[in-house]
Amino acid sequence: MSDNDKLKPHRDAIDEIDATVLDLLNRRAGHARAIGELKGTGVVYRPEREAAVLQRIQDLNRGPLPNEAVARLFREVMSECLAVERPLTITYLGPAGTFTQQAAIKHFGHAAHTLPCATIDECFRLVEARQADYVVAPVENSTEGSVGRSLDLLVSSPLKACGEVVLRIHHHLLRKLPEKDGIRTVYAHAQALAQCHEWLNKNLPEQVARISVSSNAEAARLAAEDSHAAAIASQAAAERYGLIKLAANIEDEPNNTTRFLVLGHQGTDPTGRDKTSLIVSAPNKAGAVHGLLQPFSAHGVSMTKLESRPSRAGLWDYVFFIDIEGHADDAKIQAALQDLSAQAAFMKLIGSYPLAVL
Ligand SMILES: O=C(O)C(=O)C[C@]1(C(=O)O)C=C[C@@H](O)C=C1
Repeated sequence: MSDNDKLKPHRDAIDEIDATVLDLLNRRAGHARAIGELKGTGVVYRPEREAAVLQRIQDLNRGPLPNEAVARLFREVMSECLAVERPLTITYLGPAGTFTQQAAIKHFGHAAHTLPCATIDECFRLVEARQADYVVAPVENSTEGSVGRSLDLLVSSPLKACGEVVLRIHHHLLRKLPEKDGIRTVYAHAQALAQCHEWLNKNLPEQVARISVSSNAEAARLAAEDSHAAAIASQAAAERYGLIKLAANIEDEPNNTTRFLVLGHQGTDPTGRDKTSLIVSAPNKAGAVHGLLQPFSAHGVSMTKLESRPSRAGLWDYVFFIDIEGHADDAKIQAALQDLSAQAAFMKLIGSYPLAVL
């Protein structure tokens, strides 16, 4: 029997299965359309339901596809179903090809329309003015620390957090030509240069100039225009500007991740696997900071993040960005927040949202 003869029964089976999968996908989309009609002009995106769908799919999965793969596939299926209800517009700090765009697509799937903005302020403003549906904003990087502008905007913006995205950051050396010889300049965002410092020292000659630019996508754009240049940038930027990957994953710290918040106008219902973000500031008196933390331990609430930043209101005042496990509707969190509001000079709930599933 020839190889083709051996393949045929499997390919026939795949053809039959594909027809069934297609039919089922369209039936699913039909239900999404009906749900969209019931929602009317209300909010179509339901993060708590999406998290539950993705979690359930992974619990049901018996392989051979890995859980991560089935979750990614169903992420795209839901993205297309949501677009049948109403397509979403998501703002992010541009240009196209940045890690923030990658985070937006990871969270909302490819059917969402991602809209690049020149500043994080503009991303927030468009959503506040309801000219876009959600903003995806970077809040912290595992090696570089917090993103100050995003945190400052969280203090003043009326938007609520309804999701989080955790993105593994991989940097690649990209070029128009398929070899390292003849590179005179490497363009990259300052953070990427810092995160790949050791690799650059070991792998590129000393005389190659390292030039920092406004984003990794801009670095890729410049490298696409100059055959003596290379860029350190993401896979998405490589694809967008048609560059060849000369070296993959060149970051010095292999667990380099960035965390983003998804913000819009809606709150979310509890899923049982949630996180709550809030901002507080302490009154200017001895022991005040201890007083801010005490309600969480008293009510058995786990804190996953505590970050301080100088407040813009007063010279020596600090605001604290706190993440806790659980939803603001949970009884013990309600009790902790009630105690906290009695202690804090200022308190603002940024929102409760499902833990990132993907
Ligand atoms: O269950 C809903 O509310 C839907 O709109 C359906 C659906 C889905 O495709 O499963 C689509 C979008 C929502 O964000 C959540 C889930």
